[in-house]
Amino acid sequence: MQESLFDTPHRGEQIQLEDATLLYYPRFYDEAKADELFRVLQLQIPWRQEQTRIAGIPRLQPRLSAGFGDADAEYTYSGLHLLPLPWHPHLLDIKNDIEHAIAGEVKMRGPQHFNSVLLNYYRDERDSMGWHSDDETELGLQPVIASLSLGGSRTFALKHRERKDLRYKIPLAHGSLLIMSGDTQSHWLHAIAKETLACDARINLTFRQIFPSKII
Ligand SMILES: O=C(O)CCC(=O)C(=O)O
Ligand SMILES: [Fe+2]
Repeated sequence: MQESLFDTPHRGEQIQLEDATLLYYPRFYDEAKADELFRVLQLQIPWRQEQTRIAGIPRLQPRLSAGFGDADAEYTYSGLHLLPLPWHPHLLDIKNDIEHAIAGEVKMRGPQHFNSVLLNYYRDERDSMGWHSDDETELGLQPVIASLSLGGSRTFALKHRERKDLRYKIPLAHGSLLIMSGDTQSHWLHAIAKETLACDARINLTFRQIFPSKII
């Protein structure tokens, strides 16, 4: 019998949370593959520390980042307008692996693929990402966001927008994949908090599908 071409260990488990649809693959990539991807991305991505404004005051983001994607997949977040860099071959490989794994498991609107990826590099425990949801209009309603984690484990915190008693934490492991879909973004915020204990560097990739806004 012919073996599947796609034989990496891809099994997702549902995380049961009210008003959210979360699928977690603890070992989307095995350790050797995840190590290799971490090394390549750490060296080859043109990491930048972007500046944003918080209450009008310019501030450097507490992490490094980079955005890649199809030429028309422009993205605005935290007041930054990001022009995507053309796809890096490793990023295309990861994107294909994820699309293949989630086909049939997660319903995407329109074409069943991602056209953009945002990379974040958390250098150590002092780097972080504040509370937000990925609900920009160009992501459409009920966006599917695929988040791959490489390197040191960090805690992904979730809190419900209205129900203050609902909070959840997921330690995102090296090589893991978290898929957020359905109403997750409209009902929940998420964050990566600073840690007090030392943390190894971590790279996170969030694949998204952007619907370019029409220019009139
Ligand atoms: O680093 C993470 O796990 C979260 C990244 C994230 O929330 C984002 O890029 O929007
Ligand atoms: Fe996010």
